[in-house]
Amino acid sequence: MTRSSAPGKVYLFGEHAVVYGEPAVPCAIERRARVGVQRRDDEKLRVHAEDLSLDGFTVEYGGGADQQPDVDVSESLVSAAMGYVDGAIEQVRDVTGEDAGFDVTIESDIPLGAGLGSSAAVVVAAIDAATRELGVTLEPTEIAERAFQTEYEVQDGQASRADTFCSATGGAVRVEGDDCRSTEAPDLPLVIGFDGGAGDTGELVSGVRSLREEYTFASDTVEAIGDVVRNGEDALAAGDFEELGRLMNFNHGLLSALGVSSRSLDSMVWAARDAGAYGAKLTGAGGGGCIVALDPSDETETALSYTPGCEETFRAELAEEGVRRIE
Ligand SMILES: Nc1ncnc2c1ncn2[C@@H]1O[C@H](COP(=O)(O)OP(=O)(O)O)[C@@H](O)[C@H]1O
Ligand SMILES: C[C@@](O)(CCOP(=O)(O)O)CC(=O)O
Ligand SMILES: [Mg+2]
Repeated sequence: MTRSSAPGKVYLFGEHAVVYGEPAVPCAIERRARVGVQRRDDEKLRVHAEDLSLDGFTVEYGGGADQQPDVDVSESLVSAAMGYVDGAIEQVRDVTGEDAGFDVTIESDIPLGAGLGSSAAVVVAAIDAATRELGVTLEPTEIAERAFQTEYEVQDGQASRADTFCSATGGAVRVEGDDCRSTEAPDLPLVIGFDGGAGDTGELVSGVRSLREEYTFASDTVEAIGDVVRNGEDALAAGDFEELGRLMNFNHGLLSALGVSSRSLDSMVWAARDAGAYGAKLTGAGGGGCIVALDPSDETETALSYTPGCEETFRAELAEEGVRRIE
């Protein structure tokens, strides 16, 4: 059995707009997905995903449209579950040239579909573990590129390189189109609020795409997010938390205008601001899930713990390290 882990992330700035070539700055956090991979004697793929539903489930199937898995959970849950892992294994077969089968076990500290990049972390860790299981070691940047291809396919051609590059390399990163690089970040006092829900990344990205096609002011909004990000980069380099917070607030407003916030995300954002956070915004695709706030004091966490609609709040530490092997 070969095991790897990879971190989730928050977006300081730039989600959604990054899909259309604007820059974004995500930041890896110490919440990880761990994937264990064991080669099989046949070409089947068997996936055990503890966290996918309350009880977890195991599916075994041969792959291909005619061989649907025989399990007692809804088909949409299974296809959502299998899409990313299937795609990751396809990439591994492509790199190694071997039609290998695997037993895959996934455990994760990252809530699903909540904007903390669980999909990217699972795909990155799976590609690393499965290639190493076959004796091939890839550089983090190649894992990032392969993981991006997987997200791109599963999300119907609508994905940026931001999540997968950030998860593979760790730290804070800057992504603009296919230009992906690490960037310096001070120690950021990040507080997360989680509403216990999830958003559908593909649907939310499609919604923004339609708005952009319909209204010039919606495509202007996407460009305005790019301007916020460029200002945010200067604030990050200067370690100016007040300016970072102000820009995070602005970024949230623009995302809200694009229709990807929700009542609970807005409540958590306002609770954080009222508690004295420098700033707060939703992170990731939105629709439900998580917000990220900047607050070195305990006030935001305390306020969020009393906010209706907030199910969990925690401090997020920057993950310096991206994908890594588990001995
Ligand atoms: N622990 C896990 N086990 C299996 N699949 C997972 C796990 N965590 C995430 N995934 C996959 O990632 C998908 C969620 O990704 P996405 O909608 O992009 O949200 P996010 O990346 O913000 O968490 C899930 O539907 C599932 O396919
Ligand atoms: C909305 C988007 O910018 C980020 C999605 O992040 P997440 O999967 O919700 O963590 C999409 C993308 O960049 O591929
Ligand atoms: Mg995702």
